Order: sequence, then C-alpha cells, then structure tokens
Amino acid sequence: MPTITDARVIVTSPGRNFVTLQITCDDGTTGLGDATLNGRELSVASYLEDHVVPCLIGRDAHRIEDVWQYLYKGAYWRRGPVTMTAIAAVDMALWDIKGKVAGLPVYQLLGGAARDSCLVYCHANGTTIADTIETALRHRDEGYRAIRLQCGVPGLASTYGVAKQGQRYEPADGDLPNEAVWSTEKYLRIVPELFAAAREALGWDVHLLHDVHHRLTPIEAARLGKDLEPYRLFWIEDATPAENQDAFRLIRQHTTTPLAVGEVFNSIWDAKHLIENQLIDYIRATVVHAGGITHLRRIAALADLYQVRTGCHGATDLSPVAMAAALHFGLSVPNFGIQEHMPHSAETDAVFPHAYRFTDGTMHPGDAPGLGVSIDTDLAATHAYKRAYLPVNRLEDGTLWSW
Ligand SMILES: O=C(O)C(O)[C@@H](O)[C@H](O)[C@H](O)CO
Ligand SMILES: [Mg+2]
Repeated sequence: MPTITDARVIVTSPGRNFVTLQITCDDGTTGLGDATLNGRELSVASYLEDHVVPCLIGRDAHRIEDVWQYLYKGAYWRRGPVTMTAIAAVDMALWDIKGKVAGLPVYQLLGGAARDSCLVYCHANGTTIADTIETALRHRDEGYRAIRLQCGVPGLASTYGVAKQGQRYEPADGDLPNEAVWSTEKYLRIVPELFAAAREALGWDVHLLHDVHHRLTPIEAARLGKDLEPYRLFWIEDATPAENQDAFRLIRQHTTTPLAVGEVFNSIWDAKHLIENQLIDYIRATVVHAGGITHLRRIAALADLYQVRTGCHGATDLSPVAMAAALHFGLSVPNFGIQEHMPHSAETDAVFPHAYRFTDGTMHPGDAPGLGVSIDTDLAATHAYKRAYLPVNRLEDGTLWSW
C-alpha cells in the first residue's frame, strides 16, 4: 500500500498562474493534481497547505473514494469552488499514483477506452467577423472539426474572448479587475451575422459553437437561440446565469439550439435539476473545479440517464494536469460529447511535460502510466506568482453586469 508521506503545493506562473499539488508516497511514487482557480489561486493554495495536507500524511493513497469522502464530509462546510478545487487536486493526484503503481494510464483504471479519441473544439476569436472567420479557416486547416466563434461587438471597446491586438487571449488580464462595457442590444445584432457568414465560408461539415458567458436574461437567450437555429450550432454556452436553474426551462421552450452550461459548477447539486429536467444538452463541469475525476464521473453517470453529454471546460486557466485528467475521463466515459481545447503556451508546456496529443481534431491522453504529466520544479520556481484578476462588466449606464 503506498502511504502518503509528503504533499506540497507548487505555485508557478509561466505566463499565467497555476497551482499544483504534488503528493509523494513512501515507495517514492508521486502524483500531481491541478488546483488552479483563476483569479482566486492563493485561496486554494492555502486551503490545501493549511487545512488538507496535514490530514493526508499517513493515509493509504489507494483509498481514493474514502479520501474524497473524508475531505468532503469531513470539512463540515460542503461544496464551493475553493473546497471542491482543493478536493479535485487531491483526487487527481491519487488517480495519478494509482495508475503509476499499476503501470497503467488512468483511463484504463476507469474502464478503458470507450472511443478511439476525444473530439475537441478550439477558439476562433476576432475583432471583426472577417478576422474571426479567417482564424476559423486556419483552425480548420489545422484539423479542428469543431470551432467556437466569438467576435468583437461594433460600438463596444472590448468583448469576452477577443484578444487585444497581437496578444494571446487570457481572461485574467489585470493586476486589478479591468472594467469592460456591455450592451446586449449591440451583441444580439452581430452574433447571427457572424454565424451566417461562418456557414457561408466554412460550410456545414464543421461544428460551430458560441459562448454567451452568462450575459443574457432568459428571454434574450431564447431570442438568440431562435435566431441561430438556421446555422445549426453544436451549442450555445452559458446562455444565462445558472444559479436559477429554471431559467433554462424558459430558454428551452423557445429554441432547439442545444444548450451547454456548467463551467462554474462545483458539484452534482449545481447540475441535478438541469439534468433531471432535461433543460440542457451538455454539462461543462470540469475535473478541476468539480471535485476531481471521482466526482465528475458521478455527474456524468447522472447525465447519462437523461442523454445529457459531457462538454468539459478546457480554457488555459486549467493546467496541463487538468487537461490530462479531462482526457482520461473523456476517453472512458460513455456519454462523452466534446472537450474544449485552448492550447497552452510553449512556456506552460515546458513546465508541465505531458503525454497527451492532438491529431486530426481529436485528443488522446497517451499511454504513460498515471495521468502522463510531470512538472519541472526547477523551471516552475523561475516563474513567480503574479496577481491577476478576471475583468468585470458594466452596462453602458454603469450598472454592474455578469462578465
Ligand atoms: O468557455 C470558456 O473557455 C470560458 O468561459 C473561459 O474562458 C472562462 O472565461 C475562464 O475560464 C475564466 O477563468
Ligand atoms: Mg465558457
């Protein structure tokens, strides 16, 4: 039995911040878990260092379910993004260790491959419709079969998903939260035009997706869903905030455009009503923010009963460790739908060498034992943490809005 003898939290910032948990056992086996919560990183680092690590020492690393229950029920204060991200990191690291001890990639421990590889979608962002389509055409040539399109909104200085001139898009872009201005009316005019132009240029053999990023009211989202129906989207994502899950019933009543939600969810309880009432088509909860592989499998099992498929979050604020875990999960789960892929920078990949690979619009976790990701701790130590916040949004009259 591998006994946990050490656990340490590594904070590194190769271009952006990542928090990683490294667990070591008495036989020398190590496991990695991602604990990154964008814009709130140090709260999870402290939760782990100050409150979780002391409870891990001396435990049997093979008892993944028991450790999960111990950290979830044992905290008394259940759920929430900080708690569930910390539990996720421990869970991922323990699956990594179990795989290494068994000499098998984690997906083999989860039942083996249920498909050859995982369909992924990439991002095409542009200031104008023409720029966005040019980027999408390039991604299609790179082999992507599913592309998310976001474009600038005429009359608004910046828009979610669209990078500043000549820079990579990273959502956490300020030492303090940057303020953006939002207009639903302007946005709702441009999006159908974007997708009309996209179908014209890209044809019908590529899946198209769009992220509303929680900015519409239910009836506005219903209108957008209807307006986009002719372009047969794969999904619209986070059409309205999901705290009130019944809001999705209203959208559903009006449109057949598929709905995806859940990148900000952290437990099965956030998704239960949406899934059981078939108010969504894709669940976007991720291994890193929703309690790890153990808990995400439980969410997927519930979703499978209702033909809701997975479409896990995969922005660059999830580290390569989370990306690997997502691919082991995605390869093995019966109701996999699609995985988001926003490639990491070369700087990040150098800190986290990994076995997963992209070919022909799909990804595979690779066959290295465990998760197949390591961390170059010396290189990690050269990238100091830098405070970074997500922006906030205001309406044109100054009212604070969802970003
Ligand atoms: O769909 C997505 O990828 C997102 O909505 C993210 O870019 C999100 O804005 C970030 O993960 C926030 O940290
Ligand atoms: Mg999103």
